[in-house]
Amino acid sequence: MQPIGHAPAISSSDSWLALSIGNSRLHWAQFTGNDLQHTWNTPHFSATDAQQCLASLTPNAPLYIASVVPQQSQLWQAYPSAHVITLEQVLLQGLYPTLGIDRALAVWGAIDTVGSPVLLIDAGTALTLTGAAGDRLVGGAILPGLRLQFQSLNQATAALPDMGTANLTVQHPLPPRWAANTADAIASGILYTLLAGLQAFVDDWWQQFPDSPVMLRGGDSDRLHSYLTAYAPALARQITIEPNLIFWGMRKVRGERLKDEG
Ligand SMILES: Nc1ncnc2c1ncn2[C@@H]1O[C@H](COP(=O)(O)OP(=O)(O)OP(=O)(O)O)[C@@H](O)[C@H]1O
Ligand SMILES: CC(C)(CO)[C@@H](O)C(=O)NCCC(=O)O
Ligand SMILES: [K+]
Repeated sequence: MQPIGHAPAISSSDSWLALSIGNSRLHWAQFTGNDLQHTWNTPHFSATDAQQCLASLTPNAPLYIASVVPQQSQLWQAYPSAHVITLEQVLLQGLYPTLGIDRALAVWGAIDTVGSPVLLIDAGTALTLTGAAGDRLVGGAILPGLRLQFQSLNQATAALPDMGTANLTVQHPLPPRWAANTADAIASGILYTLLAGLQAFVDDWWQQFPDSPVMLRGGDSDRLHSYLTAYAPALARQITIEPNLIFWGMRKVRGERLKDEG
């Protein structure tokens, strides 16, 4: 296995790594100062693989970690220059103690990118909505992500097949709503319900914050955006995909930390 994906050798003294630990996989970025050089994903690591990977890093290149998977963060904390980001480092008001650090960082990163108010849709393992206005979290919602919705039907029933999401192609993005076979019926139920729900959330957000930008990130963002384009083209045009929002949030955390250190 590739120890740390394809991370280039850390050379500049201003280089640092960002690691966002999600429920499905690890998301990495290499920065020089404030400039993002390179991003890549890897699977979750075993303790042995993590040790090997850490040994390959330059000892004093900072590694900023944002994790929603406690067991995985423990593995990486062994690195001498690891810095595990906590909610206290996200300078937004109204964060509740169990809020996912990924949501907090991504919405902070979104504010940094397009200003506030902003609504963030994260289409990952879980699908989350997170809204902020001014420097305050407004709130949000959590539901099973796209792949998880298909998987859960398969796992909890005898007759429903594992559809995955791979066979739902971008060319034929939406099944007939009134489906006449099992595969289409599952896809119809999940997709039309999800899309109607997202539309309702965004409409409600716009009632409160007219013209607020809406941003989309996460492993399913391209697929979800293509479904939205077929389902509600005017809405889809208002939504911007930005894969790096968590990294922008981590960059802000680092910036504040350097300021504090003078
Ligand atoms: N190579 C891949 N591995 C896993 N999931 C993938 C991959 N490519 C696309 N996906 C899709 O991405 C979704 C998971 O998103 P993502 O990788 O952002 O999740 P994550 O690692 O749990 O991060 P987050 O914590 O942000 O949800 C799944 O629903 C899946 O359909
Ligand atoms: C919802 C997930 C799993 C999305 O990655 C993560 O943000 C998390 O574990 N959140 C904790 C619960 C909350 O955000 O309210
Ligand atoms: K859990």
